Amino acid sequence: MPTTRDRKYKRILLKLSGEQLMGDEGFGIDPKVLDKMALEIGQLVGIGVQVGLVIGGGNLFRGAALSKAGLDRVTGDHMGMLATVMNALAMRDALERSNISSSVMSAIPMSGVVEHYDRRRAIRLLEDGEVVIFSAGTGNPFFTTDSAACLRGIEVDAELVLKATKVDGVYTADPVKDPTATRYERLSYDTVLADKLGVMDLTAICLCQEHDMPVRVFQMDKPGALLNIVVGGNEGTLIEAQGE
Ligand SMILES: Nc1ncnc2c1ncn2[C@@H]1O[C@H](COP(=O)(O)OP(=O)(O)O)[C@@H](O)[C@H]1O
Ligand SMILES: O=c1ccn([C@@H]2O[C@H](COP(=O)(O)OP(=O)(O)O)[C@@H](O)[C@H]2O)c(=O)[nH]1
Repeated sequence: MPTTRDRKYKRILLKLSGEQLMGDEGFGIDPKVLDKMALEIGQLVGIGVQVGLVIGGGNLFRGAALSKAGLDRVTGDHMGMLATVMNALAMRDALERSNISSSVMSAIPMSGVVEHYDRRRAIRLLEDGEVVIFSAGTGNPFFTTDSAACLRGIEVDAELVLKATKVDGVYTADPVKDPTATRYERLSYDTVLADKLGVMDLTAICLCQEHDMPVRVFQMDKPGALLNIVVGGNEGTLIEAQGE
């Protein structure tokens, strides 16, 4: 088992998609999945990694999908952001049940439910070893939680943004649709943008490029992958300035 001495990163920002929380269910939250994730996050905390967390809302609502069904887009995005707060509350509950201290902050003020996002306080909590869950995305419609993850990662001086997905990295094309697609080990922001590689939204990639924030895309379902990354393992794909 790795120890503090094996740790490569001191502070990371982990992005989980909402769909990951629903497990085999078609909608909502599967408590078994939450417990499994809490266990994996606890392993990072155990070796002294400071963990910021952004969770999506796609298991509940997505603004774009609601808009297709006839709802006003901005209203749909507000619903999507509120969905991320629900997921954050469920994750905090799972973390606390595993005796991992955690706090939820929201980009949208929600007095009495969660505290409002405050960068300096978030950094203090991270330094104290608490997992800080940043919810309600960026607080603005027309953005995604990928962008929120990169934004918060940059703001709190994380060394790496980790994007957990269903696939095990970035491919030359969507591997779900194109079985001949091949996986990159390392990749530049420029290539992701030029080839419009859809694993992460391009606004998020632009933000990371501008602030030199590396992103590692990896498969959350792979046992031990998360821990392996924070000790310097080569999981999935690393997106940075000097990629392929
Ligand atoms: N070039 C690509 N490389 C890897 N995955 C890609 C690529 N293009 C599209 N994808 C898709 O992007 C998805 C990203 O996963 P995720 O962010 O978890 O989904 P969501 O869009 O629901 O948040 C993957 O499920 C994958 O099918
Ligand atoms: O800054 C943000 C982040 C999210 N959302 C809304 O919240 C939904 C859920 O987030 P996302 O789709 O990123 O979740 P994921 O796909 O990661 O589960 C989005 O579809 C948007 O409607 C938003 O409006 N602004």
